[in-house]
Amino acid sequence: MSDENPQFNTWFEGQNETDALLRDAAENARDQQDELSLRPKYLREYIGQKSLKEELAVYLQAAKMREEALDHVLLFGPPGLGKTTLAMIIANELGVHLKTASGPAIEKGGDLVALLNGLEPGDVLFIDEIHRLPTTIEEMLYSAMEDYFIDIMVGQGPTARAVHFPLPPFTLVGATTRPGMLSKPLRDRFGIINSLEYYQPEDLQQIVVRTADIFEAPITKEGAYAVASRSRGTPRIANRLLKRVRDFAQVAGKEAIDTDLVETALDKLRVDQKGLDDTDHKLLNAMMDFYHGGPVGLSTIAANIGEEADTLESMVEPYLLQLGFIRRTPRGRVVTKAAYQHLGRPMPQPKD
Ligand SMILES: Nc1ncnc2c1ncn2[C@@H]1O[C@H](COP(=O)(O)OP(=O)(O)OP(=O)(O)O)[C@@H](O)[C@H]1O
Ligand SMILES: [Mg+2]
Repeated sequence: MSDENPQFNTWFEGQNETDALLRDAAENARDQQDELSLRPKYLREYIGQKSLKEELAVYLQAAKMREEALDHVLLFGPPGLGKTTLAMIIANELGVHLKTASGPAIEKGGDLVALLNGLEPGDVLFIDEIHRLPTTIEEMLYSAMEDYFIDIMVGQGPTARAVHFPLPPFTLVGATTRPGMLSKPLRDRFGIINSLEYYQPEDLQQIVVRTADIFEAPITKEGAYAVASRSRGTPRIANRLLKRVRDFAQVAGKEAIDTDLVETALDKLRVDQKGLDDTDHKLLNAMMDFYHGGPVGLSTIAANIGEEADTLESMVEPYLLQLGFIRRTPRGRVVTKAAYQHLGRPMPQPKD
């Protein structure tokens, strides 16, 4: 439909011409607003992650029955799978306050004291990106987590003295996309450690239907599945793609979002059948074109395609690994046969 619709095409080209920076800023602000309204508030509204949810429900109920603080919780997994959402749900389910902070933002002992000060018994402190906490802060957290106190040094030189801060029992919820970067002593102080997995398309389909409902944007079941199957197993991406598809539907004057529209829109946005975008394609093609499919180090590929190695490792590579499109070997990353097939490229002949 879209290609014959001049109004649609003009709109699409106009989109490309708009100042990208301004658009990004506006979009980020809107995305943040939307995230607030889209986040499920209670465990029963949280879709998928069945075993994690069942486990958590038991711990939450037990903590409530004993009227004790829930044990400290560590959540890890790729971006956008619902770690922050779960932290909020934990506080809601317990009926306690939630304080949130981000690892790199807690720079000094005083920042930590300010955060912990004012916690009431049973409250939840959420620290996002906990692998990026400065070491000194991490060490102060040990006693806070284990024995509910912190000692900090006040003053300097001969007048310096340790001040002892007792804390109420509280729950630390830590989230990280890089569990390997967490020190062992910190990891050991979490009683509940859980990973979030990529979502099955059926679960993402439910999430898309729920989001469409909140946006009052009619969508067919199949249409929701089509969005889900190109969303890299990730709710945040599913919600984002749905928003873009909704724009296409509006401009094309469609009543309901159906599979046809989803496919046309996502093709235009260059999100392929498996949910791979330009960055994934650039990465795979560079590995094939310049390194014979690997093995090649991640930082070499990153430099080659002008991306940060860190971004590739935490945001791009996990899904390609999950799809089985690349493999990690001691000598670097290797592209698999499945990736060649997906891109419709012939496998190279083995080097002699
Ligand atoms: N199980 C779920 N059911 C419904 N919506 C979900 C679910 N999980 C996540 N979402 C939606 O996906 C979005 C991203 O989730 P969230 O911010 O919790 O991810 P995250 O794991 O904290 O990501 P990051 O690592 O980038 O901080 C949220 O807006 C939320 O509405
Ligand atoms: Mg988060």
